[in-house]
Amino acid sequence: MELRDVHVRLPARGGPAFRRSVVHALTGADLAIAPGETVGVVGESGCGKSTLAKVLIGLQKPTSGTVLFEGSDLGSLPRKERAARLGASVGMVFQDPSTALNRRLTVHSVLRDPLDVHRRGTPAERDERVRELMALVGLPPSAAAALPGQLSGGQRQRVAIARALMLEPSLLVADEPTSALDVSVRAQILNLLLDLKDRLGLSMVFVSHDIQTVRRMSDRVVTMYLGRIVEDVPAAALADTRHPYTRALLSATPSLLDPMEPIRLEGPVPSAVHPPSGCPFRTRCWRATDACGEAMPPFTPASEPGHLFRCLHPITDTDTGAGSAVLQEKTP
Ligand SMILES: Nc1ncnc2c1ncn2[C@@H]1O[C@H](COP(=O)(O)OP(=O)(O)OP(=O)(O)O)[C@@H](O)[C@H]1O
Repeated sequence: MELRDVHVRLPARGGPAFRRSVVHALTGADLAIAPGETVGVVGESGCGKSTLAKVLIGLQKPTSGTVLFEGSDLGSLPRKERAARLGASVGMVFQDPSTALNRRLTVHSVLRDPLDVHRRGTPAERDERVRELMALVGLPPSAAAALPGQLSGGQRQRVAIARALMLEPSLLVADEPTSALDVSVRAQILNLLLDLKDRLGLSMVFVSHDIQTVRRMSDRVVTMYLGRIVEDVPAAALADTRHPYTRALLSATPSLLDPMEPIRLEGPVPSAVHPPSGCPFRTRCWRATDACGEAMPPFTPASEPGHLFRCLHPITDTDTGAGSAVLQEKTP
């Protein structure tokens, strides 16, 4: 899957003051997901993570830009064909399994539904596939007759994952798949996703606001800020982030891998209706200069292969060990 310069602009929600205003939900997104790769997407609430996920599964049509999937330009396909193509090849796991699953259908019916809709196999083969997928995600056969409301949150998310895999997709998009779950079952669901990805050779896009979870789950981490991708870094090189925003996110959830002083970002996230000129992060960035307001910097390669960032004043090697050095540079 590849996005090239994808923009999504939506009519703003809100009172009369927002009439005819436009939200810049996604601005110039460039992203390629290779077969078998997991790309993690991280950023604060409202930065466009879900919009990006919806573009990937075809739920959100880009305002402009190109979406390529397995070599074809999806924009050039008629709507029905596009939906059929993505519906079978891209699976989606949503944040809250309680609302994502039809409460009136048994687990067996929920799981068989995609096979019925896409007319896959004979009725007996469909039932067999349901049993197979339930076993794969660790659900007991007895759960087949249950309604989603009779299951625990973790079991419901297992059902949602099984449903997303029913049509053997090559790409799984998981949007905050554990944030509605109890802390005790989060690790089980994350481990299940990692296991399934390996066993089935899936590509995965894993969306979360928690950078440490994203780091654990992903081969690459993409940081978003106010509708823009600002950094794309191999997970193993995350400690060497060059973008101040990724650095601030990392410092907010310290880990033993890279202990650092917390960086407190000042001021609110600007409105996506009126994003700042140039780099959108400049209004909260302690390294920003007037030049940052002129234009969004292009992607710049860092020393690690595959590491790209968009910043005029990137974190340098001498900054990376100590967050306090970064803080001391803060200017009003
Ligand atoms: N249907 C919509 N109509 C208008 N604006 C929208 C709509 N959906 C999202 N937005 C706006 O688009 C921007 C990006 O939203 P999006 O949901 O993609 O962000 P997010 O990073 O996934 O946030 P969260 O983590 O809170 O879900 C936000 O400013 C949001 O308010």
